[in-house]
Amino acid sequence: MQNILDKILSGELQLKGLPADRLDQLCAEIRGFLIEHVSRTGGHLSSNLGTVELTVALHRVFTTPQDAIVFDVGHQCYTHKILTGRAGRFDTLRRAGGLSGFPNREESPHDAFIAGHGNTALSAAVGIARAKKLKGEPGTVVAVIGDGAFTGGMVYEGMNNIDTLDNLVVVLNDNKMSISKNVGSVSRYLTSLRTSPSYHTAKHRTEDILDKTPVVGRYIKEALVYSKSVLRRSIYNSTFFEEMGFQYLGPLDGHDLEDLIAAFSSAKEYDSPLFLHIETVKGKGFTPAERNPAAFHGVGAFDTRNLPDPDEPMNDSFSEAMGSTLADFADTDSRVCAVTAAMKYATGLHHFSKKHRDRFFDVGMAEQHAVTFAAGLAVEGMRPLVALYSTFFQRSYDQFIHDVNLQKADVLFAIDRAGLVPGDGETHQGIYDVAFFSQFEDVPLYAPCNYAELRFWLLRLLSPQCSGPRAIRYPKGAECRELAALGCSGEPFDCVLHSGAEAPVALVSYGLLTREALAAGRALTAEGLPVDVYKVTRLNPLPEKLVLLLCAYSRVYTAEDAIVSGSLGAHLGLALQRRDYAGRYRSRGLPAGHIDHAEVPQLQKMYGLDRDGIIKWIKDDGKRG
Ligand SMILES: Cc1ncc(C[n+]2csc(CCOP(=O)(O)OP(=O)(O)O)c2C)c(N)n1
Ligand SMILES: CC(=O)[C@@H](O)[C@H](O)COP(=O)(O)O
Ligand SMILES: [Mg+2]
Repeated sequence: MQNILDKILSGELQLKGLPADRLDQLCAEIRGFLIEHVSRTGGHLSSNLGTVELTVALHRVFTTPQDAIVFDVGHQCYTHKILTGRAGRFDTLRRAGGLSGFPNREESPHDAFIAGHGNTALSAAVGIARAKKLKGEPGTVVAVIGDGAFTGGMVYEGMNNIDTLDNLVVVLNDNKMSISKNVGSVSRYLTSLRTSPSYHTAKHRTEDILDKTPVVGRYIKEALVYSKSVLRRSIYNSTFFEEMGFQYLGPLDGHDLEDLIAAFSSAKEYDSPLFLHIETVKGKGFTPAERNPAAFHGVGAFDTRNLPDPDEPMNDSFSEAMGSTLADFADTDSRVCAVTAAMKYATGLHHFSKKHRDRFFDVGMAEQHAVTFAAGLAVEGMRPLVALYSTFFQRSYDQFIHDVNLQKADVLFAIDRAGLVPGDGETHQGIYDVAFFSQFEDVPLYAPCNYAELRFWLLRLLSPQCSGPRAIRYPKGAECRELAALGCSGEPFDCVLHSGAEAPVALVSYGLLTREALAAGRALTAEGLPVDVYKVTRLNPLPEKLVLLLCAYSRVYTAEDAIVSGSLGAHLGLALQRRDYAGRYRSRGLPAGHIDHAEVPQLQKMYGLDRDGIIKWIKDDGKRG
């Protein structure tokens, strides 16, 4: 039969009623769909290719939304979206107004829980399962969690709370990969479960015995293998998960639909939480992604017939500039260490890992641990840099406050993907870090707008003259020509556009938005409203000299791609007030909370932070007198 997927999507065929021997074909068609669409739109490819059979089996057995599937991180939910009525919107994936790349309750009732950040699925699933019990509602709750996410502490906090929830199933999708190779003791433990000779010998010996016993048919054999019988417990080693209160099944081949469906079907029969350990291949079915799953983890649009060379050096980016500068500096100071939470390549720390292997630490997907671990290094005299995406730094705010800042531990934070980010959307916007760090007047926070500034301030912050908690934030991607041309003055702020007049208006910005501010300032000045544009590089503490200068303007505006509350604008407003500034002061930033997925220039436009938006804002405000 051809085009089973089309028939399922049109309603002509039902997944639950499809003959079992058609399921492999369906999975092949879904893979084709994923490759075709993600190569056009960009998105998370490898993880989705690896979870096709898993998701088909889940939807074959369970019925959402009565049953709930909670995806951890959620970057692997594309097949779920296809099977729950959203295939037709895949051309809009991660685009403005289009399909989100993650589960989202506002997008579909079939999405049980929001995701984007890792390690949350088990806690969420325990909550949902508990609520179902309290309300007397039917339905199984399935948490789908990758082995990478299993390196994060929240998974264990959730596990500590499963009690005897018989409506809870945890699927551990073990592909030995986080974004790059998975790391640490948990990862090694999972490998030991898969490869332990005693485990396999015991398993195969049992199955051999059962196979050779004529009276024992497939179903009785399954019952024995899958049940919590004394026989099984005595033959199989007890796993950590069993000790935690789960019934443990596995490891199963996560691409074998028959096994998956049998296991999920049996899940309904258990009177305690079930843990299903499956092995999958990240990138399954697309040879380049199977060979190099990390390169296809999150991709931009690509040409399937003319793939980029995965061994080519990565694009130039702020992350690369940070990583290579740090790696070189560490040649001169043996106390410098680098810490990443499962983002070695994306943060540019791979340079450091190659040069200084013993001082490089990938702690897994565990930002909270990363920060406190770094504080531990620091109190012993090491000088760690922790590179985190702004959005994931949120995870470790208390660790920053309690473990780093209270004892002034010598930890430098490299805050990557700061500001607006493209594609990933509301879960990944890097908009809170300015407010977070600027609560502490003595914590320097720098926001370079180009590589020259990044290198200069990074080296300054690494130098022995600087110590204690300190941070540098920079956006995703490469510097732009206009801002590169500004070079680096080495000053905490610069006036980058002198209107030449007795300027009535000052416009203040930083980082990437300096480009929009400059363009707006030039246009307004050309139209006869002279504007001086200031670029701030040290956001915290606010340069006092800047405040004094701004007091001379009749109107002061700040524009930034961070939340308004606690932002540079908020602090500047207070500082001006303290100086009895009598002019007009306005600040513009981003709302806390939902910010859609779109390209960065589109988002800037949506929030009035692009050139035209800033021009209109200043003009309209002027009209108000
Ligand atoms: C708290 C947090 N830290 C880091 C990330 C970035 N991240 C996204 S996916 C991923 C790896 C996930 O590995 P795994 O759970 O095994 O899923 P796989 O991609 O292998 O299917 C990481 C580190 C994140 N989303 N959330
Ligand atoms: C799902 C997730 O959290 C990451 O895969 C993230 O999407 C990566 O973002 P970058 O592509 O900016 O590295
Ligand atoms: Mg994995």
